[in-house]
Amino acid sequence: MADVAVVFHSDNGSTQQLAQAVHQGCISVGGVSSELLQITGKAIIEGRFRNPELLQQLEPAKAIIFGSPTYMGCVSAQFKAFADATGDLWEQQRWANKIAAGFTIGSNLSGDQLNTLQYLQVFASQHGMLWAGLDVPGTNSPGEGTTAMKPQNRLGAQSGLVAHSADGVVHSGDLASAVYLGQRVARISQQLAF
Ligand SMILES: Cc1cc2nc3c(=O)[nH]c(=O)nc-3n(C[C@H](O)[C@H](O)[C@H](O)COP(=O)(O)O)c2cc1C
Repeated sequence: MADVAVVFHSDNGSTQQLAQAVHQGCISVGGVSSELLQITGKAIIEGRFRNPELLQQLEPAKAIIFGSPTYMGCVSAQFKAFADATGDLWEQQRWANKIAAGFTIGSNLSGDQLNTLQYLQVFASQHGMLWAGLDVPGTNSPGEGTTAMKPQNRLGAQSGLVAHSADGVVHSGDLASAVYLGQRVARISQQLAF
């Protein structure tokens, strides 16, 4: 049982690197626990996500941070199968008032990653969750958002973390922003979650 759950899908490891950085950010905040939960294709049988244990692990969390690679301009099929499996929880609004946030990565600089974040935001809203974006201006605001406390939001999205990697190596600025996102959600969950 953890305060924050970071639930993600990753095939080739770049989303996983971001998830680990988000997790590190969460546990760097005193008194906050975090766990990493990975969605795998093995849990999908005839198109349906069948891992009730993972869903149960999300139940006590005050905050859930969702991560998916951008596939064809949205979340991966594996992530969507997980999302579809939360229908019973949605019906009962079991996640209502939990804090939510999201991150994604794509191999193109502008590879429609924003649509992935927007999907995650809609998904969280369907569950009655409270969405936390990034309070970091993009790098087109020199000097702002680039303090020791707040790393650059390299690609400038503020509804969550958008990252980019052409070769599987995740940019240090994206990893720093992932740590910051985890810290932000951890702090918000300490103050707001009920
Ligand atoms: C089926 C498929 C669709 C993809 N679609 C997009 C896309 O729409 N935009 C983009 O920027 N990258 C796209 N990519 C690239 C992945 O998002 C990128 O390689 C990402 O880092 C993979 O994450 P992972 O290493 O966690 O598996 C796609 C990759 C695959 C396999």
